[in-house]
Order: sequence, then structure tokens, then C-alpha cells
Amino acid sequence: MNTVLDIKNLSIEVNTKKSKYNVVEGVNLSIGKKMKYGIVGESGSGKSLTSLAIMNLLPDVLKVSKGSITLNTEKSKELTKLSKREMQKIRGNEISMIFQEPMTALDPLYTIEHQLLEVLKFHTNYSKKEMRELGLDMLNKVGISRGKEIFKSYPHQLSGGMRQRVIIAMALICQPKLLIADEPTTALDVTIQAQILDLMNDLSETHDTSILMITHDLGVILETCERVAVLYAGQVMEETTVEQLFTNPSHPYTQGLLKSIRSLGDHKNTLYSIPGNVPTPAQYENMGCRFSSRCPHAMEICKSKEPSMYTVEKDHTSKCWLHEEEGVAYG
Ligand SMILES: Nc1ncnc2c1ncn2[C@@H]1O[C@H](COP(=O)(O)OP(=O)(O)OP(=O)(O)O)[C@@H](O)[C@H]1O
Repeated sequence: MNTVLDIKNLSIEVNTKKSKYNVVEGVNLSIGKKMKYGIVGESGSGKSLTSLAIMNLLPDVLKVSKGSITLNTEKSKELTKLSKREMQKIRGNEISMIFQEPMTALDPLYTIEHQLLEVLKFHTNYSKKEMRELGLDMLNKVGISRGKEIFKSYPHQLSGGMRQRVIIAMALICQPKLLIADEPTTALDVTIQAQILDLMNDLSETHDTSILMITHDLGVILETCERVAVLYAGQVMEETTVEQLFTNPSHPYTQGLLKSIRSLGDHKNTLYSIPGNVPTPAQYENMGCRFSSRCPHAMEICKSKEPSMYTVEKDHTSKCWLHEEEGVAYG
């Protein structure tokens, strides 16, 4: 098997007494072994919920209403079908997650040693001595050389960058097959951001770990990923290699995103931003293409009928009616 994770037709629904609607719909993606895969999208596009669904950590009002999430390690497992107990064995061991804010992922009441070794205690049968050695080695790998000193520290005694290094150490200590990183550098200074991204890249190579990078920042995707899915209003609008996305973006939404980051570096022109607002999930039903109200190329059909995903070239799909006009094949 060449893929670590296969998401097929995933929908996530809000289901309360008062309302029922999809917040994520029909998401397909495959993450290869050792691949660095990015999901990029604006706030509210469904990035975090997709990653929480993989971890089986969706809040109570939300549930996977359709589709499958298959983890292919020694055996294939359909994650949406696993019990809480089975999923606990996978989290931290086969799949780990790094969250945006390092302070919330660490418990302020316990030392770094306690928290780092807790992961090993839960998933392995190593002796205390072996765990300490592994812990110190892992801290060394994330660039913390004074490991013994840091072991005795509490989270508030460390800088933001150090805390995020500790979190990466915790996430990788059991050598997971997949690391989900949800905006791992957003809360950090720009200089530290680059160091942390480099570190994740290096460690994924040495540990044979695939990375799912969740971000609103196309720059982070360009720096770290090989493939990318562009999420908009709960749906994948375009999926391809990072190189193709940057050199030959097909979907008008992606083209708008790229135009807005490129205008940042262009001092002669004013900053470009895509006009209009992202629709809310309650508005998704029967709105045709969800990007149509903001799209510079919108046609009549876009407002009434949802487009399919088209294969625009090898390894490149895009969900836009313009491709029907251009006569490209269905994906
Ligand atoms: N607990 C919840 N109950 C109802 N709706 C929710 C809940 N959590 C998220 N949503 C809705 O689901 C949609 C997707 O949210 P999600 O957090 O995945 O977005 P995101 O792309 O990760 O955004 P951000 O970058 O701001 O975290 C949003 O419209 C959000 O309002």
C-alpha cells in the first residue's frame, strides 16, 4: 500500500435539535507514505474539522455523516468505525497531532519530563530509564540540547518556540506514521516559524512520517508540502501538486488566493483581496458553486448547479464549470 491515509467522500454534519447541515462535504484526499500534504483554506473552510474527524475528536454536535477515513499502517483501519478505546491506541502512536497554540497542548501543572514520558508510558512497555533516554534523545533531535534541564521545567518557563519544539518531540516520540499539524507556526515569531517548519521537514524524513499540514497560509504550503488540497466552504475546490498549483492554478478561487499573496510583495500596486465573503454553512444548500458569488468568471449555471470535480491535467483536479466549457474530462 502506498498511501498512509485515504479520505473518501467525507462529509461532516452539524446535527442539533434545531438544525442539521453539512459543514464539510465530499472531501477526497490521499496522503502517500512520507508525503507532506497540505490543506489550505480561509477561516471557516473546514480545515480543523477535517483533521479532528481523522483523530475522531469531533465535538458532540458534529459527526461524520458520510464517507470513510482509512489509515493504512500494518493493517488497514477505517477510523470512523473504531471504538473510543481502539482510537486511543492510535492517537499519539500511529497518528499524532500538533495544534496551533503550544500553551494549550501542554499541561501547566506538570514538568516537561512528565508530559513527554507520559506518551511513552501509555503506548510502550519501556523501563523508566529507557523512556528517559528516549525522551532526552528526542529533545536533542528537536534542537533542545539542555534536555536534562528542560526536563525539570514547567511549560511557562519556556519560550513559545521551545514549547512548540517540545510538542513536536511529544508528537514524534512514538514514531507515528502520520503527523497532523494544524497551523503549527501561526502563534510563533516569523524567524522561529521557519526554524520549526524546517525541523518538521527534517524529522519527517528521518522518521518516515507523512505530514498533513493544515494552514491558511499558501507560503507555508509552498515551503513544506508536495501536494495540496484547496478547501473553500467545506469542499475541495482544487487538488494537485504544489508545483502545479503555483505555476498553473485552475480554479478561480485559487487564482484569487495567489493574486492576493503575490500583491503583498508588489509595492507598486494596492493589495488585492478576493471581494465578498465566504458563505456560512447554513447557506450552502442549493447555492450552486459555493464560490460563485465572489467569482470574477461566474456564469448563470454557477449560481444554480454545483460543478463536478474535473481532471484538468494529470494529477490535477478542479471543481469549476469553466472546465466543462473548455471540454476537459470528468475526474
Ligand atoms: N462546534 C461547532 N458547532 C457548529 N459549527 C461548527 C462547530 N465547529 C466549527 N463549526 C463550523 O464549521 C465550519 C468549519 O470550521 P473549521 O473550524 O473546520 O474551520 P477552519 O477552516 O479550521 O477555520 P479556522 O482557520 O478559523 O480554524 C465553520 O463554518 C464553523 O463555523
